[in-house]
Amino acid sequence: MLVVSCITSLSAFAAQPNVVILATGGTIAGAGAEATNSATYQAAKVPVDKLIAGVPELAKVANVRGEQVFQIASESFTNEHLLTLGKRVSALVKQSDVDGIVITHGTDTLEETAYFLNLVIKSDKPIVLVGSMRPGTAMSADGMLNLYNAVAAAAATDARGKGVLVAMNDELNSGRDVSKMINIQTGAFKSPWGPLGMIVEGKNYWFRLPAKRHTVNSEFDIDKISSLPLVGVAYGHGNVADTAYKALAAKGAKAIIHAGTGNGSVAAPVVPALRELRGQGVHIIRSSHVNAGGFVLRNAEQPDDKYDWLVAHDLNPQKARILATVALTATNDSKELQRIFWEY
Ligand SMILES: NC(=O)CC[C@H](N)C(=O)O
Repeated sequence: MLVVSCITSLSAFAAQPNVVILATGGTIAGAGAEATNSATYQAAKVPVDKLIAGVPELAKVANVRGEQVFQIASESFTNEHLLTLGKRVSALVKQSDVDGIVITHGTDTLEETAYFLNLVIKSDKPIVLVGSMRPGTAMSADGMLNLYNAVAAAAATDARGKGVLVAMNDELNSGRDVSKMINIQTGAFKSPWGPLGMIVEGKNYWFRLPAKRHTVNSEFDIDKISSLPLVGVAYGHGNVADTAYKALAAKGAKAIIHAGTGNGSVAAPVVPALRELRGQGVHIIRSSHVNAGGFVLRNAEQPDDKYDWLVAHDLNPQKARILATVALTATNDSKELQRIFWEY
């Protein structure tokens, strides 16, 4: 009887999908002093094996193993971190014994990493990013369920081919669209165009598909990228000066994302400096920092054709930085760059 049940559970183990959890830090690996510390705690403390051991239910949806890629707060992610993580994901998705990838990540720049991977990983296997808004030591910690949902989503064949996903607060959002909208509350991640689906009790429910190019249909490939250029972001506001734009260019920025007011509008005193920088070869990319998601069109507010500037369309400034960084590895031509901003 014992032998039979062992064989049954072994074959059940073998039949399950294989999911690798790449841990990078963040609040999902955070720890605070008291259960009441939902906002005051240290991120990036708990190692991946302990995270996995904390959710025994993961074993019911997948054969899970973990790798500690970094142990950092995500605001400290650099282009080098993106390259290292991207290359590891790319190597893993090529393995026949890997069915899906989960990446645990701090929430501050999770949307940037998700979009980066969405652009450069050539695979239709599910890649799901997950974080939490409260550390595991807090009351009503959200990390356990988020991690369970992320693993279940990554284990499911129906999650294939939908681009890189973000599993937070029972929603499955596109890594392209999703953004952290508030720095407390568990429902912090929203897409301006809505989630792709929901995950409830370990099952995915899909409602829509991404229209923009991603992963297998992307022209970018992490395996062919060895370094990423510097792209900076400068913030538009009342009483603004051109100081930040000039400083970024002086540091060697190949493009500057204008995190503009409204429709990516540019204050009159800043326009001459941006025209001058474009003359020196720096790309000027107008985006919007409006809260619910911008929508910047060419030649609205500013004559982009005349100045040879670009628009980021609906990408927020931090996502525009990611796309510009990746696109500049392939071209420096402004028409090509604008095409890329429409297509991705
Ligand atoms: N909720 C979080 O994950 C934020 C913690 C930290 N600032 C980070 O992004 O890693």
